[in-house]
Amino acid sequence: MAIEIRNVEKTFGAFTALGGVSLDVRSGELLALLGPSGSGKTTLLRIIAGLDHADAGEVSFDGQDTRDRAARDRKVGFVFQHYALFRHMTVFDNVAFGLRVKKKAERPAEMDIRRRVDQLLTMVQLSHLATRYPSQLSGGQRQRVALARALAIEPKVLLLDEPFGALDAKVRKDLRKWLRHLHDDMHITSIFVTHDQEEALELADRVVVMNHGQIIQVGTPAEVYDHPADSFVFDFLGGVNRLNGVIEAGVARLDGKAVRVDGAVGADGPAVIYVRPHQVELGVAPAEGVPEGKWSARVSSLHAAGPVARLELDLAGRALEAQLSRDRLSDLALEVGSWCTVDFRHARVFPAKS
Ligand SMILES: Nc1ncnc2c1ncn2[C@@H]1O[C@H](COP(=O)(O)OP(=O)(O)OP(=O)(O)O)[C@@H](O)[C@H]1O
Repeated sequence: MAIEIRNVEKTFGAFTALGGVSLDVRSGELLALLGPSGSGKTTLLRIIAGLDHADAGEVSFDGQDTRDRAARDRKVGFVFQHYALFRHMTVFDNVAFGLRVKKKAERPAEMDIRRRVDQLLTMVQLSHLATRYPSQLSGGQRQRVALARALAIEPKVLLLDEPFGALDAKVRKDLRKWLRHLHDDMHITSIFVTHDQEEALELADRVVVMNHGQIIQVGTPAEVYDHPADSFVFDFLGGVNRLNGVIEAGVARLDGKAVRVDGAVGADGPAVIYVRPHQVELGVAPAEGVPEGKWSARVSSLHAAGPVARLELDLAGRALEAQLSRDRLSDLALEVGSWCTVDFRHARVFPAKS
């Protein structure tokens, strides 16, 4: 099921929660709505679900306007962070619920319901817990039950609002991988809301970055990470150094030296140079001076657990984070207090905010 969202607006009193949002969700894709708290992600999801109405604009499913279709007729499955399971029902009965409450004409026979629930519980790897109650499950298991329950009605669209928000980091990571596999098997058009950039980048086919009720950028994880549309997206996707520099005669400069930047440089004046830590290139400091076109920095801290080493450097009084492989670190023989040269493989520049 493809979803077309056209100029959707929503206000709450004087507050604009969505200011004219348009988006095409492709059939079978796993899409992340990513943005800070209050950016309008949940509001958009609720409008797609039919739980809320837009003040203006349209949402169509496969070209058909949904305005007159109630939530229950949209073939949408939901999983919400706080969408509690029915406490008095077993895991099995929770999953069966959506099928048992169907209108009589559409309701499958009890035997078919049982078969379907068994299949779903196998899929979410919870068959052995079918007779337990929600209070006897871990948080991760509960979310898997919630997902099985959402899938029971064979939705055409699956909507997930911070589905793993309340879980600890390890369980979150496991469930993420698991959801990705599940989606690859089932190919249900799925939209999930998150404010966790790592979750969006790792899990989604495409990421929609939102801020202040607007869509700022839509792209694959690599596109939004490597080519952020603006400084907000660059910042929000995390792991960025912001270095105060200047643009002079169309050239970005840091401490007087020219910085090669991707994309437009912009007008002359104060500017912020954005560099991801893995785009910082370190070199061995020469015995004297600093090589042409490079900067000099001193290692202030070093974390080298795992395959990647993270360094914090002091670049003329500014903190600069760098990331490099452990192998490269040992080639450079850097330690806390060492001097090194610094260059930037990729940098972007945006005007300094006044
Ligand atoms: N029913 C409502 N009445 C008034 N204001 C609302 C209502 N629902 C949402 N808002 C406001 O609209 C804005 C967008 O809310 P929304 O829940 O869509 O944000 P979000 O991006 O999902 O944030 P979060 O990550 O915190 O859930 C917020 O400022 C919120 O306070």
